[in-house]
Amino acid sequence: MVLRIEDVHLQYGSSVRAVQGCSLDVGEGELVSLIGQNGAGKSTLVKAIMGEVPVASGSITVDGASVASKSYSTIRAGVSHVPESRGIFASLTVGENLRLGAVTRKDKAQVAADIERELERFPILRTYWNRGASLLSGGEQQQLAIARALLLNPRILLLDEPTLGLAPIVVDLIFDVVVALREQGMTILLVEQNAVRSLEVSDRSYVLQAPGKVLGSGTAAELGRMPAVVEYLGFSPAEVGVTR
Ligand SMILES: Nc1ncnc2c1ncn2[C@@H]1O[C@H](COP(=O)(O)OP(=O)(O)OP(=O)(O)O)[C@@H](O)[C@H]1O
Repeated sequence: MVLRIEDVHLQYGSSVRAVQGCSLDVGEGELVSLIGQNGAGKSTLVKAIMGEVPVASGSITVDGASVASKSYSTIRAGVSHVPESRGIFASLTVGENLRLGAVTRKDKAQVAADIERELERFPILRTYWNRGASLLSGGEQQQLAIARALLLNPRILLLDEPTLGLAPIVVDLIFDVVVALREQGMTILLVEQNAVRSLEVSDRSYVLQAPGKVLGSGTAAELGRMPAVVEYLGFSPAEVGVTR
């Protein structure tokens, strides 16, 4: 397993126990989604992977090495995170944001080719290369954020609600990119509220229920046959191809 989360407990201060005993794995080249309602604990778990929330108990490892509570060790382990807030530099241009995405890389000679690869993937970023990032639409900013994360050639890509609030056509584009990345062998953890779409594209999914407990996990077909999961997520099993 590339990413392994074992019996993790996370809390804010002494009273808010946001995640109580969550375990999940992401294997090499797998696209795994983490889905659940508002407040289930998804973002808290992502923050813990990124070392932004301390792990009260349990373990988080990347390639067997603990990354918990130290954001530099997560980044060094090759986790590239696209936060829900996108984290781009609004006052810089698209081109400056992309160059900055690769600033920590040592193989400088390869960076221009990789930026070109991202401009092929997201043509709108070439069109708006010199435009200030703050002037981009939400969907364009999300494309910039993903392109920037990919410039680190990550071991694992962590996407936190990448389609939230975006127009349907952009949602389609983002899902197409995620599927294409997975086909190219990228290991991906996708946090999403769009349950049916996530189930459709993922190899496996984990359904998280407050306070950060796994209600069920498996393929779309397996989850579609779990009544508690279907009721919690509020979808029809037929939507994920389960007919009986
Ligand atoms: N900074 C914080 N301080 C205290 N409690 C918090 C904080 N952030 C989140 N929580 C609480 O932790 C619980 C889990 O929240 P979290 O944001 O992880 O859920 P989520 O599944 O990501 O939801 P959403 O889809 O709305 O982002 C919630 O009860 C929330 O109120």
